Amino acid sequence: MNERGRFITLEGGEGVGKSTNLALVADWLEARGLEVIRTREPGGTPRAEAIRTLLLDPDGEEPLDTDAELLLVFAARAQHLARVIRPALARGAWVVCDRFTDATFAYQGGGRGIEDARIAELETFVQRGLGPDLTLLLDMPMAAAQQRLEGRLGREGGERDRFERERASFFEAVRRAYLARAAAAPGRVAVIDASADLPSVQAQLVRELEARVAAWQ
Ligand SMILES: Nc1ncnc2c1ncn2[C@@H]1O[C@H](COP(=O)(O)OP(=O)(O)O)[C@@H](O)[C@H]1O
Ligand SMILES: Cc1cn([C@H]2C[C@H](O)[C@@H](COP(=O)(O)OP(=O)(O)O)O2)c(=O)[nH]c1=O
Repeated sequence: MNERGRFITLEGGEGVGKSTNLALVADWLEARGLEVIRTREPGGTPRAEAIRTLLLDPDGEEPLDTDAELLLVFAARAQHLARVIRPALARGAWVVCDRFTDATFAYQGGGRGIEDARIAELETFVQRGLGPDLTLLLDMPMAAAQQRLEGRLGREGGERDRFERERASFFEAVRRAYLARAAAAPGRVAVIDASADLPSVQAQLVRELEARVAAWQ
């Protein structure tokens, strides 16, 4: 096996099935004898999870400035990279992460309207050349994903977070930005039709894993 582990991310809008399918991807890799770290962004360490809380808390008296939001996302990422992702990859473990910097281009870029070049500067500063080897982008129309999300909120309870309260136009812009990222990096990003039933989505994911992982070994 190679000296450094591989870095796999799951991406997509709210309610497309990232958390559900992260388990499948990680289990599939573990069944091949690999050490797998399952993690998420924003978060993945106690301090980065504290930043996540700041990011997701609904706006009260003081709305969160968009540049402050962007910097908080990257502050959490710097901590996560330093404490979890870089050490894991260095010892040969594989990292499977629910969202990473494509989400920043989609939400802070597409959703909030921050220019890609400004995000890319922070990406270079924080990541120093490290990025995902494979990104599985779960894509589906926004309205159907919203219905799934409402189903989850109905079953599990809980309030909508600061992002989940955004308008439909915000989520349309997020989806467009994700698809543009995928089109610009087809070798890294595999687009999965997430609107299908769970067995079909999982069959697509396994096909991608089989093709990619075999090519790496
Ligand atoms: N392919 C699917 N078909 C139907 N429902 C799904 C599918 N994938 C996930 N779900 C359900 O949709 C909801 C949102 O999925 P989740 O994995 O929490 O999404 P995300 O992490 O992307 O927000 C959950 O209730 C989950 O059980
Ligand atoms: C990683 C990341 C997440 N986010 C947002 C997207 C999500 O709304 C939120 C929390 O992510 P997550 O819990 O994955 O959302 P969900 O399970 O509801 O799909 O953080 C950004 O805005 N920028 C980022 O770089």
